[in-house]
Amino acid sequence: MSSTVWRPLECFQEKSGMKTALVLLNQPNPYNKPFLTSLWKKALFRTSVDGGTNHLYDVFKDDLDAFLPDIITGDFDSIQDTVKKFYQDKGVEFVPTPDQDYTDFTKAIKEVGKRIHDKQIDCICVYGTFGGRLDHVFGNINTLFEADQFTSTNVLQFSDDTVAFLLQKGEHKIEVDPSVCGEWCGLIPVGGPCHCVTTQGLKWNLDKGALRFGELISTSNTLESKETNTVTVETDSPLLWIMGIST
Ligand SMILES: Cc1ncc(C[n+]2csc(CCOP(=O)(O)OP(=O)(O)O)c2C)c(N)n1
Ligand SMILES: O=c1ccn([C@@H]2O[C@H](COP(=O)(O)O)[C@@H](O)[C@H]2O)c(=O)[nH]1
Repeated sequence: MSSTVWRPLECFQEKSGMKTALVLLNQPNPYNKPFLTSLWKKALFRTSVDGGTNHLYDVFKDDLDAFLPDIITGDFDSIQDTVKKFYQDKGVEFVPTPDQDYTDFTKAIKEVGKRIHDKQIDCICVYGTFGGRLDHVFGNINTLFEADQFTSTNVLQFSDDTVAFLLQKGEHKIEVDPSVCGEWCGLIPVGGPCHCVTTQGLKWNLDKGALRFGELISTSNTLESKETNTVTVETDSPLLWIMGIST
């Protein structure tokens, strides 16, 4: 049985030993500068995706040269001309991903996967919204399902107040800090029913229980106590872990 340890909070903690890559998505709202700065500083490889580049340009407009991505991917229907020209003039590599059967996010993961496999990256952190257009939200979750076709590196998706990642069949240990992630969490069987789920460390645990839409999905759950620092989940099918964070 596969066993995976997740340390989501280390992705933005400067002193942790975690090695990350960063992918920046487009979103309706401006980027949160302090949150993005901590994700950026930790990352060893940085990608901005199409209109995400506009936000990158806007948020760091006072110090653009210090925040140049390694690559910019996308079908380039959202990046503004001035932004495109700025990064082209700086010599940033543009990687066109025109296929209209995959989202720009999925295609970005494919390009990142090709470029990080020799860098011993522990996880790919994605910064982008869970709000805004609902088709984008589902598309972003679908990318978490597609990602293992393109990379063996775990993918964690962050917005300013949420982290989400896909637990594949097997055992998972999720390291948490109740001062940062005590408010809420959930286990969502997005891809189909999970027939046998066992959890520890939650206020509402499951013991070989089933999760499926139309019956039970785990929302408005929370950590068992202020002392909880690990949640364990064993699942027979892919299951989306979602958790509120306050940084
Ligand atoms: C069945 C089906 N539905 C919809 C599409 C259209 N489609 C899927 S992914 C994609 C590209 C989306 O680009 P992206 O930059 O991720 O999103 P945007 O902001 O342009 O909507 C498109 C057009 C398709 N190819 N097949
Ligand atoms: O409102 C949004 C818009 C976009 N996304 C994600 O960003 C990429 C790139 O989007 P572009 O609009 O082409 O710049 C897209 O694939 C989505 O993953 C989003 O989440 N919300």
